[in-house]
Amino acid sequence: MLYLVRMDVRLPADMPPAQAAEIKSREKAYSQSLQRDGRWPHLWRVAGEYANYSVFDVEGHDELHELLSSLPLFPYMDIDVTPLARHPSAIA
Ligand SMILES: O=C(O)CC1=CCC(=O)O1
Repeated sequence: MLYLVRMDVRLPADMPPAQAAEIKSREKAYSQSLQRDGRWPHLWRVAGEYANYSVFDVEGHDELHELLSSLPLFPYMDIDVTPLARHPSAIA
């Protein structure tokens, strides 16, 4: 199943920069492993915001929840999930 996911990152203003950098580094490594194995085919920055739109290609709700809740930034993100179904007019 495909899911469109918006993630808004809200790190606490008082988080020490070294801690923020360490979490972001782990987030990058984890997201790139999922991109490489094909489960995170799109990752786009929302221009002008600390947010992204992503597309996940996973078995279903349970796998998506497992992946999202394992993100190092998960405790610091607002996440909005939209399940995608095929559009009848789509040619691809
Ligand atoms: O920077 C973000 O939008 C949060 C994030 C998701 C994957 C990643 O590497 O950073």
